[in-house]
Amino acid sequence: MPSASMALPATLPEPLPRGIFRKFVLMLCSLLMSLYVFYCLAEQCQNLPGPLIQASEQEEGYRELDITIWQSLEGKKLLQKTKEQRWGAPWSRLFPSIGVGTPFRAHTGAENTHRTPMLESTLTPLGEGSKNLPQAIIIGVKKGGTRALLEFLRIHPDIRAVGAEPHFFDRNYHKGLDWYRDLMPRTLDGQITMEKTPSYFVTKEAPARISAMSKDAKLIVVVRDPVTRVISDYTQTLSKRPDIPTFESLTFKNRTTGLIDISWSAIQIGIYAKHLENWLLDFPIGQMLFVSGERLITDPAGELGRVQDFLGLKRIITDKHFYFNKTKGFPCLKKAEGSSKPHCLGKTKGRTHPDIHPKVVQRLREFYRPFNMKFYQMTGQDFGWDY
Ligand SMILES: Nc1ncnc2c1ncn2[C@@H]1O[C@H](COP(=O)(O)OS(=O)(=O)O)[C@@H](OP(=O)(O)O)[C@H]1O
Repeated sequence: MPSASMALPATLPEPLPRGIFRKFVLMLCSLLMSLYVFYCLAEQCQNLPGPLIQASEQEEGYRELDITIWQSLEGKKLLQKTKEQRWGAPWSRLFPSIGVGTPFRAHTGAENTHRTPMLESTLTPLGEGSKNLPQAIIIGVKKGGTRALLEFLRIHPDIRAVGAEPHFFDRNYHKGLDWYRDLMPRTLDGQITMEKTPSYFVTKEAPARISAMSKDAKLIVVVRDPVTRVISDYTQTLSKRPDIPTFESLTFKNRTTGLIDISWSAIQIGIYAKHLENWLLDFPIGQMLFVSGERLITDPAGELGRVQDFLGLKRIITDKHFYFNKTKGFPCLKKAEGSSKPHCLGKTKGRTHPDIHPKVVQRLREFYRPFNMKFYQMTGQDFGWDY
């Protein structure tokens, strides 16, 4: 009769030989790695650098130069290859639930991310939808709150927007409409293509150029108290070039008489009525919407409601999308588009302004008052900057 110890090997599995065990662990690791890669793609490679990093002036993580470089230097070929690698057919096959028209993009606008904004226009799986010239443009004003407006609008499923500022109607017009169209994200029927370039508002040629592209283009201007705006503008320049003259010395032509130096472009930008006159030569006022930069901070949902109405869209963006971030001191998105995480704008938005002597501020208020009055009259809106 066989003993109990002899019966054991027949019933218990033998331990795996070491070699096989190692192979198994290796296979498991590579499987986990592949899963991680796909997970990373799904999370839009938030921490990975974009394929092209060029030192340039940066606005909220978007680099204008990136566009220029992508479009030149075989950029198109490179971009196409990257598109295919990152977002091509395998992606849509593996994740069919990311449906056509589901907004999905790589960049949420956080300044301290380093992804290349151009990829933004490529995230709809290739071949789905088409690239169109924008039907609506945020044309200004610099430091008005244009980035906040665009980032908030992007959570609307019927809006697709290019993240970087194309500067087509000012600096890049010579590149032609095909170049411009190619920058745009793909859209499906019913979706609106948008872009923002705040310098258009003060570009003499911009109204006629935009009108030549489309007489029906809808134009959005985010305006902010011109006094705060000029200080914000100065703060931005100071952050890049700490050796610039003081705010006071740039503001005044003659400090004793209080004569304002209107040759300083930062002062000129705030003369909204003058710039608006130029736009009204090519567009009816009804085709323009003036968003209050101040209310965009105190009541983002209210301003976004007006913008959605103006664009003929369902009011999908409401106050449930925002929360006030006490640390940032600004409203932020509860969920950025294509992400489940809260999202505030980066640190170039909402900078601390230097202290400006109250008398200088007062003098600037006096200077802008008549222009503001004219602007209120032209737009039929009192923005409350004059008190
Ligand atoms: N939600 C939210 N978060 C952060 N910042 C906000 C927000 N809403 C409006 N703002 C204001 O936007 C100002 C920057 O305006 P722009 O985006 O138009 O600037 S730029 O012209 O594109 O450089 C920026 O100006 P500064 O405060 O001077 O930095 C902000 O006051």
